[in-house]
Amino acid sequence: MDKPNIKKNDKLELTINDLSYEGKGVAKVDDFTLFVDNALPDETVNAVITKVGKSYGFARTLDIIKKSPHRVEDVDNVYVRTGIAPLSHLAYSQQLLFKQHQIETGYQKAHLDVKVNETLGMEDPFHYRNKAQVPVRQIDGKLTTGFYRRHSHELIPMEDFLIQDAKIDAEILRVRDILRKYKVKGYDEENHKGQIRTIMVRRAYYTGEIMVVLVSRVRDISHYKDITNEILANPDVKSVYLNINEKQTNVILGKEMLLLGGSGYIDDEILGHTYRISPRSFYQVNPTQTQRLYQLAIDKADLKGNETVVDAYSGIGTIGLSLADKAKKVTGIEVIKDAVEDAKRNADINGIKNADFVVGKTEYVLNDWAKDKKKVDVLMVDPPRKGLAASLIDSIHNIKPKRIVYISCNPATLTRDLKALSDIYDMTDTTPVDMFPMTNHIESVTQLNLK
Ligand SMILES: C[S@@+](CC[C@H](N)C(=O)[O-])C[C@H]1O[C@@H](n2cnc3c(N)ncnc32)[C@H](O)[C@@H]1O
Repeated sequence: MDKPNIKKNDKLELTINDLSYEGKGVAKVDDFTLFVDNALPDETVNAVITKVGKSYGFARTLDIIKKSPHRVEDVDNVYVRTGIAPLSHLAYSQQLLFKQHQIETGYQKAHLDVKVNETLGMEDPFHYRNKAQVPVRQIDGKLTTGFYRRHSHELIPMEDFLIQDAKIDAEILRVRDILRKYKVKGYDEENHKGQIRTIMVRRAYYTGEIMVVLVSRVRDISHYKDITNEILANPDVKSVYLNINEKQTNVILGKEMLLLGGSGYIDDEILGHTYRISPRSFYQVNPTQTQRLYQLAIDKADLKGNETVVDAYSGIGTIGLSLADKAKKVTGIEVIKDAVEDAKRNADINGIKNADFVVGKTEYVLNDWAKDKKKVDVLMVDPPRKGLAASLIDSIHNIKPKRIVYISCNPATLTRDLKALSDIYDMTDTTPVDMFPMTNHIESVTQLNLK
């Protein structure tokens, strides 16, 4: 493909014919692809080129000549610009179609004949997140909370985060004001100075319990006892932590987590079971959709009560414990030791006796099981974005569970893995579940049956 004669800062009229997996408009100049911020399919826009690479480039919309009927007009541009809600300018019904089509297109390209059902969306697709990690900076002499402009570390001050639980947004402002009162400084990233880098708040949807984690560059925060007491003055706040992250890094949490006050955890409920959540636990961020996701996964497991089930990538045990009453035995496999301890405690709290949890990488543990000729009837997998390791695919070929339920957060690796399993499994269908409205993230559930 020849690169057309365009360069940075050129202004062009572009016709948008698709939406990329990142939610950017796709336009062609001759055969050269441009990804255009804030542009939707069927729109014509005036845009400025922001970057030209070897095989594709980027542009930013300056004004819209022809608007899509699916454009949401009253969305505050700041959510698109900060990347908090990069699809918020697209009507929600179209977001759901976009997610379904993204998976369908991937399957078609891979010649995978699997039906993709309609995306299960939310009735109210805003203010759903039960966890916030809000960057903190010192701006005009004041500790300020907000979010980064997309692809940068420039903080845009913000009070309503659109997709976070409104009570979390309110708690962030309350904590911000307490820190201001005691003259605590926001982080200065450029000079690696200042104090608070991030405020993390988790709120349990069913119990309303709140956890606050102050991530600090330094250990010494003067008046930390008064600050803790004032944060705990909200009776919903059950735990306050200080996390120390001294490094110049984009990683949010540092190694050290000091409990400043409260119990150290919060409790929440999913499908009638109670879960104890620690500051580092992986816990699904959309509580109402999590129940739909898990219920669908359990339905797809189609358990009769006598099966041996493996819950691979089990986190704090939520999937395995949700289906334990329908199986003979459940074993969770999870690489993070603390999460496995949480999962074991969660089994105890809920009086579940037929579930155990092991620390390890799924690919290693199941490789050992394959060698030992251990039987698995149903395998639930819920891997991170990189999907299943090649060696796990080999072990699955040896163990041959009669059914697999694949929960995926990345259509690309899902497609790759289904393809690699399609020699011995039939795939009935994939159902996207919208866990992340207003964003381009795509979660789905697929059932695989041994041929
Ligand atoms: C998408 S989360 C799912 C957690 C859980 N199923 C849930 O719904 O909350 C993926 C989990 O896999 C864990 N993990 C990542 N790589 C792993 C591996 N190779 N083997 C086992 N667990 C892994 C992560 O620590 C994380 O808890």
